[in-house]
Amino acid sequence: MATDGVPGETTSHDEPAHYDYDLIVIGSGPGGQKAAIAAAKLGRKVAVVERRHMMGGVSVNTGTIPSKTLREAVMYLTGMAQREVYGASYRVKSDITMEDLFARTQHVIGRETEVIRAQLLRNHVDILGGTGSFADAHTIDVLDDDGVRRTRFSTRFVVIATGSRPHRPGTVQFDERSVLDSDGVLALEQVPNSLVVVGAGIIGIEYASMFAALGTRVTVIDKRPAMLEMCDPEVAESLKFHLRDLSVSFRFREEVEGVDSNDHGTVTRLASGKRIAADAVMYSAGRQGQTDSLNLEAAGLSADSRGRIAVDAQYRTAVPNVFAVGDVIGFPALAATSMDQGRLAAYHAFDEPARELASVQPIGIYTIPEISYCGRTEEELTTEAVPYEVGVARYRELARGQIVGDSYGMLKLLVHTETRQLLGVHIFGTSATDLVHIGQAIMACGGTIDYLVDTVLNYPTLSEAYKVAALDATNKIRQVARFSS
Ligand SMILES: Cc1cc2nc3c(=O)[nH]c(=O)nc-3n(C[C@H](O)[C@H](O)[C@H](O)COP(=O)(O)OP(=O)(O)OC[C@H]3O[C@@H](n4cnc5c(N)ncnc54)[C@H](O)[C@@H]3O)c2cc1C
Ligand SMILES: NC(=O)c1ccc[n+]([C@@H]2O[C@H](COP(=O)([O-])OP(=O)(O)OC[C@H]3O[C@@H](n4cnc5c(N)ncnc54)[C@H](O)[C@@H]3O)[C@@H](O)[C@H]2O)c1
Repeated sequence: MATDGVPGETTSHDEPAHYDYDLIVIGSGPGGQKAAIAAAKLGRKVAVVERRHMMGGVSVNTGTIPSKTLREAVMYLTGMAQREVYGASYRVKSDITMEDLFARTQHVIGRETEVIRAQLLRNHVDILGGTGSFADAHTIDVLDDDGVRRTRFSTRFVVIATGSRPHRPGTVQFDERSVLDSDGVLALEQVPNSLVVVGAGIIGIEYASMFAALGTRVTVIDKRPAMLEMCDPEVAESLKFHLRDLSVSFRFREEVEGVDSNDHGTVTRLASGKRIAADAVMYSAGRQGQTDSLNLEAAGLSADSRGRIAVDAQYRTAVPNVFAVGDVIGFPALAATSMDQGRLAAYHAFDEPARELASVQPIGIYTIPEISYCGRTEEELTTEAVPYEVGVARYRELARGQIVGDSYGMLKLLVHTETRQLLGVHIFGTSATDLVHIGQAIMACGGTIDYLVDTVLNYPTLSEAYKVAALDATNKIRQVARFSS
């Protein structure tokens, strides 16, 4: 039974029957939710510890869901996606406020939170409101949200799914008004006229593209030589062209030294001596695992300098009954992967047979326009001396591309010239994050582009891009063969 915590109290953990729970999950983000439900489906007694205002985790409250809903609102209200059809001045609303944008975000967050709560409850998962910490590897203290009452629960297994928060450099004074991180953006009162984005990773570029679409003059600063370095360079270049067209400026190979702010606005100081004035600054310079409140030492665990916990291939930490999943274990730190890690951690804990995740995993970057890819890049294939051909389809040559008004989109297939196996898919443009799954499925099954050539696809669709690109690659491979004979 749950007891009020008594410092120094010891509990016998030899008999599983003595535990309050089979599994306590700390954190209700994608990783925690799926771990809890997977264990509940195995008939285990499960509880999730979460703070009152954070049901659904970073994903639902400050990360994936709000940012993607904001993007949808930006796309709709600015009329961005329809401008090729109705003209460059087309707008659904001319003076878009943060209130307009957040109305939709709050609605979606509210609904998502309720869905998650209902899913947990109907699977008989207890929700323990508050902050969880270890008393020992089998004992979790939950401090309620008012910071008053501490309740102690024993458990056979623990899954740590406490996620991450924005990394804040010590040299910068965040004022939650004009010097912000990606959480703070969601509390902006006005659409800024100008914005400095520090960090050209996924978060930085997603928000840069949203504010640029709203008419904000955006400057992106990064110490690296390019943005989104993990992407196909042609795709990244296409996005950069688009962003430049929306008046985004880029300062690469530049390090931010500090930010000054007053009632008029902000000045970002670069190590090179440059000064950039803007209404607001958003830091998106990486994330930090949320492990400081966990009292990991009591369980015999520790985190690295970025708050991350080391796990093995089964998501088991150095302490055998404690697992960790999601952002708190580091790369790839996506909602998409965290969910499956949670499910698998629960299966491994309870010795349920489980298959490893398929190795081909997609990346979706919700910039405007969006990017998605899976499999290998041209650079990787070149380095490994794998013979490959490129097949390209341009949306402007697809009937559906014309219909939706997307003349810039493209889909690129990387194909092994000898086996004709699909090795990589790189997409830029409308519905890229959905379309990528077709290529992912073919790759996961070891499929060749002949499948795409020989298959009838719906018309007119954007999926047709796969067939066009497959034919393009086939033509090139045939031409090399003909010219070589
Ligand atoms: C702006 C932004 C956009 C993103 N967009 C995408 C995207 O489009 N696609 C994608 O796949 N991923 C995206 N991500 C990443 C995604 O949100 C994370 O990978 C995902 O949320 C990680 O899930 P998690 O299970 O680790 O937990 P999180 O979602 O990080 O949640 C962890 C939870 O643990 C709770 N917690 C922490 N400590 C304790 C404690 N001691 N006691 C109790 N509870 C605690 C926190 O309150 C929090 O609710 C985005 C992230 C950000 C910031
Ligand atoms: N669509 C998606 O799937 C999605 C969306 C958003 C976030 N995420 C997840 O969130 C994670 C974190 O994203 P992020 O963009 O914050 O981090 P990141 O680590 O990917 O990028 C941070 C960037 O900031 C730069 N930087 C750091 N300090 C700097 C300084 N002082 N001056 C100039 N540049 C500096 C770094 O060089 C780096 O390029 C991602 O890796 C991803 O896993 C995913």
